[in-house]
Amino acid sequence: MQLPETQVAVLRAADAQSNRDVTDIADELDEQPQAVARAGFELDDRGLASLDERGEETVTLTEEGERYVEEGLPEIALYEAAVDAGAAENPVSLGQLIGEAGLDGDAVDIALANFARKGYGDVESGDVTVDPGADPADDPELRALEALVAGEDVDDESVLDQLDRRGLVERDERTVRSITLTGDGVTALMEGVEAAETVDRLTPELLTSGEWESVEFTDYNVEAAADDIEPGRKHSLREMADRVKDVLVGMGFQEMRGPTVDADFWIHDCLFMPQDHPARTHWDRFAIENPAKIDEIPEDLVERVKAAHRDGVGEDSEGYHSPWDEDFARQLALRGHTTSLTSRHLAGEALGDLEPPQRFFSVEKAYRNDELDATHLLEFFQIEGWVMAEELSVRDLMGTFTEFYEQFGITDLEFKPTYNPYTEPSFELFGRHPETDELIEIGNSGIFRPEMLEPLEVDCDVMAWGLALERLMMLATGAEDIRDVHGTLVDLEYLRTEEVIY
Ligand SMILES: N[C@@H](Cc1ccccc1)C(=O)O
Repeated sequence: MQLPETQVAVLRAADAQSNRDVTDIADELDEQPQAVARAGFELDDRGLASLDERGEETVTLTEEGERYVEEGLPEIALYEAAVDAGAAENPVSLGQLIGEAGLDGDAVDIALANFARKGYGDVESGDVTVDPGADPADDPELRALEALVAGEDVDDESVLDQLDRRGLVERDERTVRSITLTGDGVTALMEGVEAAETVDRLTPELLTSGEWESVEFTDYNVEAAADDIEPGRKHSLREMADRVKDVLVGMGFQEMRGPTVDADFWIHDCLFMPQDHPARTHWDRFAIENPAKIDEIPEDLVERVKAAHRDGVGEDSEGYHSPWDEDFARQLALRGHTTSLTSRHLAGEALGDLEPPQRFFSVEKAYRNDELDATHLLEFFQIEGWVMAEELSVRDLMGTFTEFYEQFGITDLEFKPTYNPYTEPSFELFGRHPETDELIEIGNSGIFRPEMLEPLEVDCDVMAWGLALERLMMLATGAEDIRDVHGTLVDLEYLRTEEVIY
């Protein structure tokens, strides 16, 4: 009889008298367990072997479980401290025992809950009495933990359940497959089996040579168990960024590029942000030490920006009337917003002078020394954008946002007037979170002031915005904590399975 090579090897390795685990056979043959299992299924189909599957439970200790094996269970520490303090005769104050038992933080609650559950004694209005008949030395939970560490089995289901509930063990089901030779298999081996040349995949070579017509293909078993494969994929946030770019390109925008580390001049001064603005202190920005300063900034632009900061522009405008320091403007930092790209483009520094109409965007990272919470990280993706035209109004701004957010199914935007040194009027943008129903801030926007545009020599209207990609993602997907999506606490399962919905 001719069989594919792996099946022959598995048939020879299998035994008629006893079940052999697939993993043992795989070790012996130096094969992948999946390949042996597949051969086993095929031999089973041919009636030459039988493949059996059984569920097997594995129990492993969690970190907390391991710690208790070393340090003892908190409730036993409490019991022992109580016995030492004479709580078998008279109640002893809980406060005193907690110190003596060396318990703190969560361990106190854990000790109390389990002390009471196990009947080690009573806790009433802050006083502890112990049951002298209790026997913590023989605690079944501790003994089970110790047995597991020693690699022994624990059969007591109720103890395992309890340990599981306490989060001290983790229980996993896995499928164990084993193979036994059948009578037909033994006969086949006695009559002789040899390896047939079979082909398990169609290759370009087989096709071009025409050999595919004569070779024998292995059967493909779609039911055979195989390992889960988790191929690399784009981060969900990156996918969202791509989607935003597509939408903006569809709306007629071009993409801006520019430096992540930039001079304060481009990040702040060109935006008519006073040099003593809070965002410019070391509390808020990530300064660069080496190099600490930018070399090149256009001197004539510096002069115009400086004049605007000091005295304003035109008749109705006031400057800050405070000193303006070029050295301060030259300092480098991680950009706190991507509006630095906008100022570089409007100034003609990026692409030369631009004539209206123009539409530009970027979806790039910005960095702020914020406090970390559900909606803030130290870095985030900003969806920067601006439109240059002869005449623009707030309606144009609102209409653009309505059109943009509609593409993500977000239709209930709210606008709130706000203040930016570089825009007037200015609006914060809010959207409603689909899960929590809370209004969350999703962006900031406005129409650039003459104090910003004149020094950059732009003499038409420009409306602009900075929107947070992460917030858009939260609204579009219902994610409630940005840290589940991005950063060191990220939920890998979410990233592996999250679908980006177009
Ligand atoms: N730079 C602003 C966003 C913005 C850009 C352009 C105009 C108005 C606002 C921010 O980071 O919040």
